[in-house]
Amino acid sequence: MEEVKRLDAELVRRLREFIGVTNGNLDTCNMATLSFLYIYLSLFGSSELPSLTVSVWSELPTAAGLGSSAAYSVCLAAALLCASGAIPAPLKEGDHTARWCQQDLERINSWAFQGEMIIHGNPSGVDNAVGTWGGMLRFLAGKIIPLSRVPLLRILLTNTKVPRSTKVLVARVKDKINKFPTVMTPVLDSVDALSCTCEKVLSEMTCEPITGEHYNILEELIDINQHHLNVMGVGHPSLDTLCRVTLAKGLHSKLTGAGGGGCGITLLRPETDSSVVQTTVQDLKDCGFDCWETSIGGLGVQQHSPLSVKEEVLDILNSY
Ligand SMILES: Nc1ncnc2c1ncn2[C@@H]1O[C@H](COP(=O)(O)OP(=O)(O)O)[C@@H](O)[C@H]1O
Ligand SMILES: C[C@@](O)(CCOP(=O)(O)O)CC(=O)O
Repeated sequence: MEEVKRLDAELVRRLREFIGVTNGNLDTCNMATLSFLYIYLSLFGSSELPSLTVSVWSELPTAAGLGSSAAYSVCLAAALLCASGAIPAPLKEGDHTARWCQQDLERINSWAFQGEMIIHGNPSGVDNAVGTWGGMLRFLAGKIIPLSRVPLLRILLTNTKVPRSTKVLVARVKDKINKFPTVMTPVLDSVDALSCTCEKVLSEMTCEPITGEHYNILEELIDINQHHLNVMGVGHPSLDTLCRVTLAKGLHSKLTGAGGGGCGITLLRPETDSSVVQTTVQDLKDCGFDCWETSIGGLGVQQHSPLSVKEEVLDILNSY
């Protein structure tokens, strides 16, 4: 099957008409339906269309910078590619979970990118790549290289609950680059240099004993990057509050996703005492934010047997 990079504009136009999208591209709920129909018709359209029940349920808050649209698109692409027979179902009898081979993951990623294009407008493809492969990735101009070994990084994940639109924020950054190319290009170059430095530190942390200095560097890079993002116009007072409240406890934070509100992450050091974590979480909750302790670098898309899915989730999925 040909790997697709562009949307079929005519199919999108006809599907928009079919589901009655009237308010442009910003109706992201309808965009999820549109992206389902687009992938379904593209994969099954050449033969008789099968009747399918697709139930979607997610723990991720939507439109908060956690890539919920990519998670949705990746799962949709994997499920529909499997149902169409384009890729095999990897789960063997007795397995609880199973992953696809590299070639199948590339196909899943490519179709998920189509879904992302419908929901986001002009995505880079980084979110769907992370959703497909998991872990940590080097992503440069669409070229994806998963990092082979990565340290476990504990973080606080904070949702400021300030709503924002990825599509609008990405367009705003593009406008700024077009308006001030000589001002913004060095900022983007600096972000690139920062990413390379970060990758080097992460790799050192896997092949030599982790020291406080590794964490000091990561914290400095987090602060620099948060300033870059403010310069690009995707900051928000709620994110400034997050940075200030955590810095008062000696912890460093930056926004995640498209910014403009939504979520931010705070790096926890191995020696960060649990009492400090608890009081920081409480301070952030007192600001009206949601806050969880988690780690970076989960697995990518998997096929699950019903036995590996929590009962309450199965009940929800079976209730549709
Ligand atoms: N569980 C889900 N079911 C249906 N659509 C979803 C689901 N999760 C995400 N989406 C789609 O993704 C959109 C949110 O994407 P976006 O605004 O880019 O935010 P983010 O990707 O940062 O969470 C939703 O409006 C919807 O179109
Ligand atoms: C900001 C960006 O990197 C990801 C957006 O992620 P989210 O939808 O805010 O989770 C945009 C992109 O890569 O296309």
